[in-house]
Amino acid sequence: LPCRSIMAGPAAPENQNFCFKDELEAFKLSLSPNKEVIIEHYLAGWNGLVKFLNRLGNVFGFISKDASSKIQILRNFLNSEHGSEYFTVQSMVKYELENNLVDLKKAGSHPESGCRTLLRLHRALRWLELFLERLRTSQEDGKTSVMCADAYNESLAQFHPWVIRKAAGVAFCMLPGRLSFFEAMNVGTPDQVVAMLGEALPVVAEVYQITQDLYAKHDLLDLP
Ligand SMILES: CCCCCCCCCCCCC/C=C/[C@@H](O)[C@H](COP(=O)(O)O)NC(=O)CCCCCCCCCCCCCCC
Repeated sequence: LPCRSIMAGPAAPENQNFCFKDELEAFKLSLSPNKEVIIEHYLAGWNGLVKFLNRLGNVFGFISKDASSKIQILRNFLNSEHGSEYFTVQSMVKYELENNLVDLKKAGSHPESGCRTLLRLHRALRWLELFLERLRTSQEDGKTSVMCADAYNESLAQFHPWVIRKAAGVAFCMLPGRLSFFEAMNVGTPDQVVAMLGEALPVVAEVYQITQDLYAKHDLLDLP
C-alpha cells in the first residue's frame, strides 16, 4: 500500500512527512533474524508513535513527554561507551543483570536502568496492540475514545496510580473521531488503514511477546 505522503495529490502540507505505516515499519525492522529485538529500531518505532501523538494535539503532551524522556534515556545508553551492550533487548538484559546495574526490588542506585525504562515502554506496547486491534475491527460509528480507554484499562492502567489514570481518561476524551483519526494516520482510505493495521499488528504482537517472555524468564516484570 503506497503512503499518501509519497503519492502526488492533494495531501495537506502538514501530512507530507508523516505516514503511520512508515512509523510502524520500524517495529518490523526491530526483529532480528534470530528473533531478538534491536533497540535502535524499537526506539525509532516509539519515536514515530510520539510524532503521531503530537500531531493529535497539545492535550497529549504529558504522555508524549514521558515517552520521549524514556526514549532518550535508552538512546543515551546506546550512545554511551557501553553502547554495543545495548544492541538488542536481550543483550541489554544480560549486560545490566551481570553487572548489577538494575534495581530489582526498590529504587536505589540505578533508578533509570535500561531494563526498567524499557519495561515502561513495553507495557505501553501492549496498550498499543489492544488499541490497534480495536481500531482495526471497529465499525464506522466506533468511538476512538472508548476503544482507547478500553485498551488502556485492560493493560497499562494497572501500573498507573489514580491521578495518572484520571488524567489519561480526560485526554482520551479529546481524541478525534474514527474518521479524523484515520485521516491523521495519512495512510489512505479507511479500507487501506484497516488493511495496514492487519499487516502491522502481528509484528507489534510478536515484538511484545518476545520481550514479555524474556522479562518473565529473568523475573523482571515488576521492576520499580
Ligand atoms: C492515541 C492516544 C494516546 C493515548 C496513549 C495511551 C497511553 C496512556 C498513558 C498515560 C501515561 C501518562 C504519562 C505518565 C506516565 C508514567 O507515570 C508512567 C510510569 O513511568 P515511571 O515509572 O517512570 O514513573 N509511564 C508509562 O507508563 C509509559 C507511558 C508511555 C506512553 C506512550 C504512549 C505513546 C502513544 C502513542 C500513540 C500512538 C497511537 C497510535 C494509534 C494509531
